[in-house]
Amino acid sequence: MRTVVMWLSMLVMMAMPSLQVWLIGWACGPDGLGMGSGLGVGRFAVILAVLTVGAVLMSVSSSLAQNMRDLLQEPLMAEYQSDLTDALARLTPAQTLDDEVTTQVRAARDAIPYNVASQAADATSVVGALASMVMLAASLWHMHPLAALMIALAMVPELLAQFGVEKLTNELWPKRGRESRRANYFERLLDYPPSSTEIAATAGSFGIPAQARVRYFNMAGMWERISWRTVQLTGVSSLVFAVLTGGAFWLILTSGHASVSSIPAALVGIMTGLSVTRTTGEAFGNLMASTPMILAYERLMDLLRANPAIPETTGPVGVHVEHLTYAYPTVAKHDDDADDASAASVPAVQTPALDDVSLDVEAGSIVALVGENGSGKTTLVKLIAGILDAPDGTVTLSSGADGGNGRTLGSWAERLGASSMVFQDFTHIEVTVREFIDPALRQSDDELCDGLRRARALDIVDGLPGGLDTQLGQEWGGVGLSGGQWQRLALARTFLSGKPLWILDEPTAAVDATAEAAIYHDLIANRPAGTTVIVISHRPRVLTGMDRIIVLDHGHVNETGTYRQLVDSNGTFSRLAHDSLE
Ligand SMILES: Nc1ncnc2c1ncn2[C@@H]1O[C@H](COP(=O)(O)OP(=O)(O)OP(=O)(O)O)[C@@H](O)[C@H]1O
Repeated sequence: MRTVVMWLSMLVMMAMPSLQVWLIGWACGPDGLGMGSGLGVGRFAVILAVLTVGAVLMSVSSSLAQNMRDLLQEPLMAEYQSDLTDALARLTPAQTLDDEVTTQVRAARDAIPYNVASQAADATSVVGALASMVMLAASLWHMHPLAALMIALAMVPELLAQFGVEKLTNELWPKRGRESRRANYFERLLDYPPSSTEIAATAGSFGIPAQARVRYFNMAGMWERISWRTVQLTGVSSLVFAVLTGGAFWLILTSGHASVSSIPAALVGIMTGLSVTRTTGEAFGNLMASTPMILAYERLMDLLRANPAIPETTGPVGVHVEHLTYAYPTVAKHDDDADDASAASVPAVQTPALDDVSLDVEAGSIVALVGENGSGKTTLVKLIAGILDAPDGTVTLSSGADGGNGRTLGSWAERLGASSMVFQDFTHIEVTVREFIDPALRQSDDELCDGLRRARALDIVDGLPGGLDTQLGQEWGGVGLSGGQWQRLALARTFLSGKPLWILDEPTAAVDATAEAAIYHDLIANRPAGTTVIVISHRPRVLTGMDRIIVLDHGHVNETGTYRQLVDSNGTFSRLAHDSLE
């Protein structure tokens, strides 16, 4: 229905200029109005009626077309945004860390409201305006073919001008997007707790106002450039437009072929026709300049659709790491960040976070990774879990009913499918408890309670107003949790994952000592049979029951052994254990 109304409105707008030429020409008759006669007054009334009805129809159909366009565009935009969100939920970990993909994702997001969803409506406006001008030119043809041609061409400068403006707008859009995101980041820091509280409680403001000011004025500068370009181009296009239409009038007036009646007809038709086409300049510019963005959107969607499904692995898995070396990629520097001191200070070459690391973790065992800050522990477990991929060296998991000597799982997707990780700086994703601990929503309430009990989080959830269905996070009207309570929920998520390899990066850093001891006791003595656990910890006292401890130092394996062996060897671990007791 909306589409039909839009098309009908467009049709009225499209046909109106030539219709007016014809109707007024007909009403005037071949000899003009002949105002002295009764017939002349009648004709004058018809002309007035044509003009009035024409003006009303034009204004109604133009606003109807715009409204219908909006009504069609909004659901279309919602559809595109939903599709994109759905596709983004399937990003691979590597893609989330890839600067190029991130840029593509942002471009696709920006493209939706401004380009993708309005493409059909813009195309319709442009085709309608072109048809309108062709029909107008046809209706003026018998008066003066060259004049008709000039009228048809009069819209071209306006279209080119708008194309020029949109081209610049689209060039500046990604840069503006970056500035806007940076400004939004600062705004969020100041608008929402806990960052706003932390900033309010700190003596300084972290230089945020000055940084935000730079972003706001950079954005204003970009708009200034666009506005200037608009003024210049529309100035030139208006001049050419005036010359073409003025010339056309002159030709019609002086040709001697036009009858007295056809001159007002031409005048009215031309004015109406040009008011139709002038509004389509923006649509044309948008259409032309948005095409690359739409292609970029489609390319991103194709890329995401081609992502492999993550295979599920059950049964025990062992871990084999051989000669693994890993250096984080250098951060791409954007041209427009040249004034940004932080971007300029990124080193050109990164020192490897891991250097020729080899180790084995037996299926079903529990192993701890220990080492100073920056020694490479998190990098190593991310490589094992398939979150990072290593170009140098190999990381494989071996799975099989015999406890780890069957199938080899070498690809990142296979490793990801076999493991569940508690991140050191996990995100407080503000959804319901159920969604947070069971993202795939596959488990029964009893199973969820079992996982919560293991993570010493059942009491917390029992005390919440809506139990498992309580909304987390005060920003959305939910409950606020302490850091340790959040961490226990994150731990429960891994316990409920059903994966054979649990990777826990400082999983109890915020948990109180009693709950920590209970969690480690459960991990060592009561974890599901065959589950392999790799845990990172800075607290040697919780590691006494580990099957093995691996000590990393500056990206190298420094020591391995049981707690007792390492303490007795008087090496790095012995020193760490000693320092932690003091
Ligand atoms: N995202 C990153 N981009 C670039 N370099 C990184 C990144 N993450 C870590 N690094 C670098 O890699 C090295 C190892 O970091 P990693 O996080 O693996 O150490 P860690 O042993 O887990 O430290 P911590 O005990 O502080 O958690 C560090 O020197 C760090 O600077």
